[in-house]
Amino acid sequence: MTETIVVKIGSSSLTSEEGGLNRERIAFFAHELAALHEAGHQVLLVTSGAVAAGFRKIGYASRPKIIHEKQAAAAVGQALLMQAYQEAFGSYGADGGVGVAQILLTRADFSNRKRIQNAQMTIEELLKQGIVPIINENDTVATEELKFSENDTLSALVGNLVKAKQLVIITDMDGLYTEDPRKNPAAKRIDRVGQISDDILSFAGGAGSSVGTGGMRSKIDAARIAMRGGVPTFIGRVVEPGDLQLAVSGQGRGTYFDTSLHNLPMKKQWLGFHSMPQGRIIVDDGAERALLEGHKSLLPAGIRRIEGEFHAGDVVEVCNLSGQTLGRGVVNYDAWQAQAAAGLSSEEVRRRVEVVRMEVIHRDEWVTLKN
Ligand SMILES: Nc1ncnc2c1ncn2[C@@H]1O[C@H](COP(=O)(O)OP(=O)(O)O)[C@@H](O)[C@H]1O
Ligand SMILES: N[C@@H](CCC(=O)OP(=O)(O)O)C(=O)O
Repeated sequence: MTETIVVKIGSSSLTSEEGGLNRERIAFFAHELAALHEAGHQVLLVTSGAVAAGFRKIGYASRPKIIHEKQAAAAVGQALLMQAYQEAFGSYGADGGVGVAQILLTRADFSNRKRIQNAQMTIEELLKQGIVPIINENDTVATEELKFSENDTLSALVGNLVKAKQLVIITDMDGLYTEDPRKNPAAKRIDRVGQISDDILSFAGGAGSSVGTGGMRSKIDAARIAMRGGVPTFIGRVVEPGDLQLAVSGQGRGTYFDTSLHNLPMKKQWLGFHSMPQGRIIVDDGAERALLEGHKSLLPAGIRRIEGEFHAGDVVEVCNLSGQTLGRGVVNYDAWQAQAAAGLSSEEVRRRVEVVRMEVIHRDEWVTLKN
């Protein structure tokens, strides 16, 4: 099976602090991506750099902060960015290089089923035709409240959308350190992360340069989104020819974020990532422990509340009392039955509610999503 790799390159890797594109770096990255493509991977690029590429051209002295100035700079810079990629991908190898396509998305597109399905189908077709889709945020139409602002989150959502084998977030630092190495040179690099704990979050700080925006924190947040979608993530540096291949093969200069969800059987992958939950079941602390630590089935006694109109056989999301998603499962009860049985002991359920099985969700029909 062809494996799909999503690569995200941040502004700090493509542009200089004074603004403007670093064409040498763009050519380098394009050739790294083209080599990956030639090695048989389907490759998608999520690239930043439009604002950084455009602001000097438009006459601003430094990266603008006001939204419509940023949008204007992006409108100028995006064309320059694509032109640079087109040339660079086109010059790869002997026979006309690798074709590229521009896709601009907004956060709102991801919450509209029709629009995101369209994007997905377009991307699939492009990949089938051997084209590398180059994706950025559609800065002109993204409203302030709904802007990604950095592209890390966008790349994670794209990774989940195409069910990528891996998300590679390229930045100017070779991974996550225990503290920003620019502030503390004695900070230590973390090679592998299995779970994004509060400690991991506390290590990550803001942007390191005047062109970068999200810093390490937004990359860790993105890794978390990707991991929840079953997509393992690499955050690190790609500076020498062959580095991208090394990153994909597990020997890159950076931090790997593993997700055991990736190795789930197909049925559970569908359950966890591609199913459409029809409702929510809110459970108490005891049920949370039983599901997550005891790997047990969900019984009526642990249910606090039901939301939505689901039927036996539907997929539902299960949340704890603070609203965090614990996982998803196929429910054996209709919503009204689950409501009637909520909080009751199994004995009481048998007497009062007509149900086929005692487990509201059987552990074989469950996938944990909380990490
Ligand atoms: N714990 C950390 N480990 C590594 N880098 C960190 C950490 N905390 C903050 N950073 C900063 O995050 C920066 C990368 O993010 P950013 O500047 O937004 O780059 P990009 O443009 O690639 O998205 C690094 O240059 C570094 O200074
Ligand atoms: N869409 C914007 C992305 C902004 C940005 O700088 O993102 P990043 O480098 O990922 O922190 C652009 O192309 O300039």
